[in-house]
Amino acid sequence: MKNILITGGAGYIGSHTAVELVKAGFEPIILDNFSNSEKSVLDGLKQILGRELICYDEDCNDRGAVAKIFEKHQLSGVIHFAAYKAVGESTQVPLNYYRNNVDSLLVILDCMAKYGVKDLVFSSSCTVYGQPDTLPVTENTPRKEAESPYGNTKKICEDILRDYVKSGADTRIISLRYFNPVGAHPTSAIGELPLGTPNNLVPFITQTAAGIREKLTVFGDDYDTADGSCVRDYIHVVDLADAHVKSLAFLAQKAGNLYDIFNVGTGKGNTVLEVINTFEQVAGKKLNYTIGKRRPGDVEKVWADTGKITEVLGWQPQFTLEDSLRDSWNWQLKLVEKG
Ligand SMILES: O=c1ccn([C@@H]2O[C@H](COP(=O)(O)OP(=O)(O)O[C@H]3O[C@H](CO)[C@H](O)[C@H](O)[C@H]3O)[C@@H](O)[C@H]2O)c(=O)[nH]1
Repeated sequence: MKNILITGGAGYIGSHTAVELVKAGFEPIILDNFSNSEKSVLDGLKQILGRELICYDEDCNDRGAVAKIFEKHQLSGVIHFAAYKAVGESTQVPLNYYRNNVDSLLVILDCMAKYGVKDLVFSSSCTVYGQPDTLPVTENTPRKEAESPYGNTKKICEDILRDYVKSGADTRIISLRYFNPVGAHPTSAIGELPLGTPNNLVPFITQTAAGIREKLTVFGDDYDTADGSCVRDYIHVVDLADAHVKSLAFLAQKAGNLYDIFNVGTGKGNTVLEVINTFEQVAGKKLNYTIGKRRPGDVEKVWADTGKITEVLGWQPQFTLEDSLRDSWNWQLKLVEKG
């Protein structure tokens, strides 16, 4: 059994990836400090998998604790999700973001070198593209100056990985640039658990439809897009999880040293109003929303060119926007039911 350490494995994308890893014959070992995730996620995983996974309640910045896990388990790879991710908060407490997101990567790289673990998949983001000059964005589209400290940590971590591999380090690394992750596990046993008021569109939509929020504000309808609202590429979290499994499988067949980058999106852009309309159809109810002002820092439109990941990793999305919104809605209903 190939043991894979998943830092942030109790989080939204991490927990879905744990499931897909087991399905593909890997053994995930979760490391999470539960600063932005809940222990109940482990029950959801048990419900889907029919057994418990090994989980360490530790901080990824705690070198000693991380080293002990590497010492105890023979790992064949690492997926490093653990990071702070709130764009707005990162502008208030930038040092927390730099310390947490950058230091934890260095801890992981040092432990990998010390214990001879060679394969790493790193969570990057389409935020590194900012507002691209041409669409769709390929992996060669130039990165822009980061709009936030959060975005800058992703750029810096990508640079660290590139420079480390360039130095000749005996490691193989893939950065996955996620577009907008949405949806939940089709069983509704795991899904997104936003802390407080959600910043992201889909949890805000489902909480509004469930009566937890009074109404959704669409941030701007005067952009240069089909209906004036912003365009994003919304990718189902299970498809995104599968991209990590395919990345690890790819790295496992390679020898020597390697660094590569892949976009993970559907290749299709949808406006905010299209997402709302699709949600209304799948949920069979009207959503209370108004049009408001633009949100500072928002890019107008971005979607992925997915040619490279399809060609090299053989990955393709299996879920539609309807599937994503249906799964997000079912998950929200389950949360309401549980209270
Ligand atoms: O209440 C809301 C929330 C969002 N939106 C709109 O919905 C779209 C998607 O917004 P999200 O906040 O869900 O996602 P973003 O594309 O802004 O954020 C993504 O990109 C960010 C960087 O720009 C970070 O990487 C972040 O983690 C990632 O989810 C945007 O056009 C936004 O303006 C609304 O209209 N109303």
